[in-house]
Amino acid sequence: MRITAEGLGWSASGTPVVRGVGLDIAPGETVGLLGPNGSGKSSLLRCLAGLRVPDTGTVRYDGVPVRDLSPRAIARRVAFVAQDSGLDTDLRVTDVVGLGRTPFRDRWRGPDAHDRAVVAAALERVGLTALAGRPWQNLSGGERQRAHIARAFAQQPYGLLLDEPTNHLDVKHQLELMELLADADQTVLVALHDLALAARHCDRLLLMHDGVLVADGAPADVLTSENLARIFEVEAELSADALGRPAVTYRGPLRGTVPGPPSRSPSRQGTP
Ligand SMILES: Nc1ncnc2c1ncn2[C@@H]1O[C@H](COP(=O)(O)OP(=O)(O)OP(=O)(O)O)[C@@H](O)[C@H]1O
Repeated sequence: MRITAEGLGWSASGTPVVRGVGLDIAPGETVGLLGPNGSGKSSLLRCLAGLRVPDTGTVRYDGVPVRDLSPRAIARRVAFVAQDSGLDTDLRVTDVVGLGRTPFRDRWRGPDAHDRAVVAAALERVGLTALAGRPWQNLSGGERQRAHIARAFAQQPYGLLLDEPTNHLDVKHQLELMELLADADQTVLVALHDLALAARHCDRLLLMHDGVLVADGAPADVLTSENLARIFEVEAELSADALGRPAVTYRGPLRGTVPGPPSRSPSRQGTP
């Protein structure tokens, strides 16, 4: 499924958070969404997932404006994995993952054999089969994160939008998840703070700063020492790993004034 946006803008309490964003993610592409804290990644993802109504612009799934789709129709196309869902429930893990089947069920019908098979396959994909019967409250942070990802897979979406899904995961599970996303048939947009993971597993990277998309391209074109200085305010050296992907070596935070970002639209007053 192709996910596109043009002229996307969203404000919170009168302050622009997402500003004039245009993007085009091709079917099956795995795209990383990068940017410093507060740059607007989560807000953009929520606009793309139909969870926020943009003030300006249009999001389309395969050319269909999302504003013309019902929540159920959206959920049949796209799954969203939040940064921290804060879910607190008495349900078992398998039931939480089963929530991903909601868009496909009649309100009063319980899960059928097909739903159960889809949920079992989703748990298997994230390596949580052994914990299927455990109470949700007993899970560790990383196990919950993987269960949320299984819930998204159980939704059998055409597009996956994920907000820092590697946050609570140990290194092995970070690598496994990124491999899963890169190999998935779905169109994937994933917000990440780990630039090494992004460089290693994403086909393309989008870089946000102050609500604006300031770079969009191959990892080696987006992860430059200039962008790391201007946008992330760190001193870093870029080299190529054995497979030619960019590898980042941090020297430390930049102190003092750094040049402003290579904005595609006018910067907000007071930005670097
Ligand atoms: N509902 C809201 N009301 C007020 N301000 C908001 C709201 N949602 C987001 N913001 C503000 O918008 C800015 C962007 O937030 P957002 O969560 O989109 O950034 P982010 O890039 O995902 O950040 P992080 O990397 O820290 O998760 C922040 O300054 C945030 O405080």
